[in-house]
Amino acid sequence: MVRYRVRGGNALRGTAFIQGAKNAVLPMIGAALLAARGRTVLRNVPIIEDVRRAVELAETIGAYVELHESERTLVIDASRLSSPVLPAEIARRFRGSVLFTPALLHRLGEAIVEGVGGCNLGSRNLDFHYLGYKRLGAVVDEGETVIHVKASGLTGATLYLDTPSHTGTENLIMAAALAKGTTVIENAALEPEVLDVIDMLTKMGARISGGGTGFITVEGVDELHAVEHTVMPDRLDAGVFAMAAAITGGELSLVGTGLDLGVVRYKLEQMGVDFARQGAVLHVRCDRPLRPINIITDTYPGFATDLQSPMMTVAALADGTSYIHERIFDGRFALAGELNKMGANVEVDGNRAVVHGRTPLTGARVTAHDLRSGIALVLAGLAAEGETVIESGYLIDRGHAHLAARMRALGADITREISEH
Ligand SMILES: CC(=O)N[C@H]1[C@@H](OP(=O)(O)OP(=O)(O)OC[C@H]2O[C@@H](n3ccc(=O)[nH]c3=O)[C@H](O)[C@@H]2O)O[C@H](CO)[C@@H](O)[C@@H]1O
Ligand SMILES: C=C(OP(=O)(O)O)C(=O)O
Repeated sequence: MVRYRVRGGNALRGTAFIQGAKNAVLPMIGAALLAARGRTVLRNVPIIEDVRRAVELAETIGAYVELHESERTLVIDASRLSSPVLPAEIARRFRGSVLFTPALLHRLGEAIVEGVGGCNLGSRNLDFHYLGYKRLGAVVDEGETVIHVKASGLTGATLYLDTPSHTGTENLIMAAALAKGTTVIENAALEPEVLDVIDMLTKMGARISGGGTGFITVEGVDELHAVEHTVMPDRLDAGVFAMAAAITGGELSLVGTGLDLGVVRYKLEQMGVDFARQGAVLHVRCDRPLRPINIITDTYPGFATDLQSPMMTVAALADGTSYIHERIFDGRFALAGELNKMGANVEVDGNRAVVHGRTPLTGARVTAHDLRSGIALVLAGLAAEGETVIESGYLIDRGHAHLAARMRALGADITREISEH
């Protein structure tokens, strides 16, 4: 059992080192498994639990993997994949397990998916993935718990996603990369992480065009080769550190090459937070009361649903009433009840929340229901009076590397504890 203990009141100051992106490295591990020869090297790998699970899963199917934690480097040799089974005990612990299917299909002709995990956010269908595989020529047998996908070779086709699914787009690009002929994916995801994965696949020899336009064309090739690639910075981790500066009246320099916070920056600026770009460093500070805000989550370039929870904490600390409309996931408001235990006043009605700020927050024992509600509670703890204990801290570790150490280096009073219960 992992828990975080936070004593609030300290302003965060200094240089925050932003990790590599969770939502880019996981598909990249899946992409590395497409290379039948050689060793892939991934740099700037975030040392998070999801990466550890991905390493375990890759080893289970026969890949040779070295995770060099202090160098934040992964070395993957997928030349001898031996098992098509993604076993439930690992695959159910993270969402990224779904990204191993294309490699298994191409390399072993089948993938047996015993489960897919990830944050518990309401319905999280995979129908676009499986419909896409079918259109490319695979046979998909969807059992009660196990999904069996088989293909003796995929053929390009025109695919359409009802909504621009992030992992759906990545999976279908990977499936199309080694298919015969041309695939067009319409209504494809635009997220920067998807573009980073396309960059890596292109280096590997894939022929992909249209990334970032919503219409992706993939010309299948016969093989992909192992490459070295540096994972882009994690804009969600960066957003959290910017918010930590905002709510504690602090001042941080965010270091992470090419970091672009997009709409999150503009929303925080509307709330009164100052940003200044100094070359590759993004400077953030806040020395005035926060103003309330309206947020509507959307796919990129809209406001990322993954930062909606941390933003709810920021809104609880703003002077006035903020409105949040969650449009991506139907179960992402479990945070409200936990924040209310700390003294917040958040009302939820379906997929809308009204946050009545500013209410002073007081330390309490609270529970992370998913990764982002967990980090939102850490933020609340930083701004609360007294001590906040956040249970189910493993969920935070799924997506943030060395969180307590990185925040302590900036002046926060935060510890990570492990206990039997
Ligand atoms: C590992 C990873 O990259 N996770 C991210 C990815 O999750 P993930 O890729 O799972 O999210 P999707 O973009 O696929 O899902 C978005 C919405 O589409 C729906 N949908 C999706 C696929 C499908 O086949 N059918 C369907 O109905 C989902 O139920 C959800 O309502 O994007 C989410 C939305 O930006 C982020 O919160 C996650 O952090
Ligand atoms: C929803 C998230 O992740 P996953 O898709 O890995 O569950 C998240 O990172 O907030």
